[in-house]
Amino acid sequence: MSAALRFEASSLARNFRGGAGVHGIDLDVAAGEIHALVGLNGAGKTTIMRLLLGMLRPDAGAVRVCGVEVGRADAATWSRVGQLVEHPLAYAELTGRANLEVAARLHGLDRAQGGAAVDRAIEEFDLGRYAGVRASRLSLGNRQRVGIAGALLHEPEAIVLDEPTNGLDPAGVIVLRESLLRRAAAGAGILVSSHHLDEVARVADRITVVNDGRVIGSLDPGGFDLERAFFALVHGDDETRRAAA
Ligand SMILES: Nc1ncnc2c1ncn2[C@@H]1O[C@H](COP(=O)(O)OP(=O)(O)OP(=O)(O)O)[C@@H](O)[C@H]1O
Repeated sequence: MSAALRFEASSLARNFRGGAGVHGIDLDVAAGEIHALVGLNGAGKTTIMRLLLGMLRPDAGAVRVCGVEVGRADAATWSRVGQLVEHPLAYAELTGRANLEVAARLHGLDRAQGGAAVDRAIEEFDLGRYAGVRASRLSLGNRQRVGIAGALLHEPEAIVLDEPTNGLDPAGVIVLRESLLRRAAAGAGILVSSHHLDEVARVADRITVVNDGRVIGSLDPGGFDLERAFFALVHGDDETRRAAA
């Protein structure tokens, strides 16, 4: 396996009761790229991300994180990973800054490194006005900014963000976009899911389409009318499965 792959999944499967799940997932995220996952609600994006991060055990297949088999990844490997899947990290009773300080410690930074990283994160995500506000009093979007800032403040090389634009205002979307582009340019490998095809097209090097628990194709980020191309893939896949049933 190439050392330049931040995540590598092969033949991944996870079945849930009731028939849902993901199957036959081959996916990688290279150093320096932004790889987007798109799909309808329930397609399997979050499940794939949780499998890549070792938050769910696969029924079949293998995952490597920064070249290390996910089940063997130790604290040093996880300190190279930044992720926000589902709820933003935010202890309701702590201020925005205190939440970021907790995140820094959890990522293995010492007090001095952590303090500097928290200052940078507050500036990068324009959280200065909210740093002293308790998370419980923050708006949804500012809580999301704190969550993203906490996930990224240790400058991880391998990043997974599940619908990070959720709740963000247009300024927040731009801050996030610039942050991701800067990190990819510095060598991070980033997997990001989104429902916003226009935004995805602005940042992604590769766009993978997931439908009904499988990877069904890819979209060209520079292509014309991504929405039409997306629905053509999804509807085509639905038809094929219906015909085979
Ligand atoms: N722990 C679980 N137990 C049972 N079913 C689950 C579990 N987690 C996910 N599923 C099911 O697996 C399928 C894929 O869900 P997943 O959350 O991965 O989709 P998604 O693409 O992230 O959707 P969305 O865009 O709505 O966030 C869905 O049918 C979901 O209901």
